[in-house]
Amino acid sequence: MSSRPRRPARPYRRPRRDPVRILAFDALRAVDERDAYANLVLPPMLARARSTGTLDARDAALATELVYGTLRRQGTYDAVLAECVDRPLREVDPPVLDVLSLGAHQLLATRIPSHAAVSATVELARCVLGDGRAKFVNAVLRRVAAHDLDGWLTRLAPPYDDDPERHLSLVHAHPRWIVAALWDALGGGREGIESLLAADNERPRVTLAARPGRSTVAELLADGRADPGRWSPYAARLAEGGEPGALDAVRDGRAGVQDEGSQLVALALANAPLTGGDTRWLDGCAGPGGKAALLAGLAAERGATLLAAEKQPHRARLVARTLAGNPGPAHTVVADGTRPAWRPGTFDRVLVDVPCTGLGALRRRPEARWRRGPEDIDRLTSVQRELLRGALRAVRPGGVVGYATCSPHLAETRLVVADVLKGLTDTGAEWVDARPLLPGVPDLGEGPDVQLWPHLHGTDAMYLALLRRTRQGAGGPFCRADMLNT
Ligand SMILES: C[S@@+](CC[C@H](N)C(=O)[O-])C[C@H]1O[C@@H](n2cnc3c(N)ncnc32)[C@H](O)[C@@H]1O
Repeated sequence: MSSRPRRPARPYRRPRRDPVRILAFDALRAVDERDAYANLVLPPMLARARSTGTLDARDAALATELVYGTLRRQGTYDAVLAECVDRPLREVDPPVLDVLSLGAHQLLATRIPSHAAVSATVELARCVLGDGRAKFVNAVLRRVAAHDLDGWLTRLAPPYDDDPERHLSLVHAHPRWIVAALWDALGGGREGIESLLAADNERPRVTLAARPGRSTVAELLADGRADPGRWSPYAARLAEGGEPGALDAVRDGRAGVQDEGSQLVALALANAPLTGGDTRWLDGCAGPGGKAALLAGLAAERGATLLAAEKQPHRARLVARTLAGNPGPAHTVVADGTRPAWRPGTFDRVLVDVPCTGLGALRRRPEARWRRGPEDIDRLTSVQRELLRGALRAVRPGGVVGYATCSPHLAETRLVVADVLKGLTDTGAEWVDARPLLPGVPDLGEGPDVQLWPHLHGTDAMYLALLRRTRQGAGGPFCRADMLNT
């Protein structure tokens, strides 16, 4: 009996190694496995790949876009993938899920043609997962490719009028609790919150600060790689794709990467009106030292000294490195601002830029929105209140405290300040209107505190409350918690 002729087996072909996608996958694994931050792990990986000639500048830009884009829209891609995988996503191995998300991002949010996105991702899967799991990846991505992003969102997101928060959460890839918190803080209708969420999904240009007495904006602009900042007289914005390390001033530590919102907060505290002496300044939460560097330079120009305190020793070392070379005296100490090592009433100006959820810096930390949860708020706000109380004790009567957060969440901003002011017993405090201390910056709200926004100011969503210490304790005439509608 003659048997049917067998189709000749296809010769085995080795997978094609694409260094861009392999690097993007490695970065996603580091973020996933080690809880690393993409903005910290990716630059050294790219620098190594550039120095060995594995990637050129265009490849590096593509790898960056793949990593940031995949992380930023993770929640939306998970919702799409959940429709395309025949088991709960939590049962899919994390490395497989990373490859699938990378593929979904290329299919749904880049100009890479669908067939190229699928085949490049399947080749990646063959390299990093093996041929068996690559078949699974292929099958899932073919289902993802059945619709474009709008098509998927129409299927998955409820109409805006039925459930505005869930709608915005899927369309703009923010967890629902963050949509709700940002909306509470911003107020207004659909247009404002949509602009804010869209701005959170844009990568901001890198902003530099020329450290006073060490560098100037003119120096940063000199070789045409940067434009002047919009609001801060110390700011310069690098051109798209610009490398901060390419500038001598940054390499020498005479200028640093610093969002303009962060610069405005430090400048407002430095320029707040005071009566009496003005020689002792404290940054009570200084690590890694961006605001401390600006404050130390300004303090030096005015014959004042900055003490930069930081609880974490490794972060205090970063502060000390940043302050080395300051034109005037600046000291760094490891200290807990809730149990301070200095006598009450020591300082004329105190900044507390407290640890927070970081919901104001989502543009720069693509994975942060998926890592935080509403359960973080209670823990953080109790430290925030303690740090503000400590700052009010540290400043002398007549001196000024700046309470800053890189989060607009009301529980971390106005509610902390109002709560602390209500409960003061050993000190009193009055509000200082912060708005005139950010000259030329529009849309600062009704005051006396200020809230910056990415979509309105192009900055991180920094919050600043300025308080002047008075002699009176709780209930004194200047304890004006009532100035806020909280
Ligand atoms: C938002 S960051 C400050 C950023 C800094 N001002 C800058 O511009 O570079 C908050 C810092 O406060 C520190 N920190 C947290 N709890 C603290 C405490 N109890 N006392 C002092 N520092 C604390 C954190 O380690 C972190 O470095």
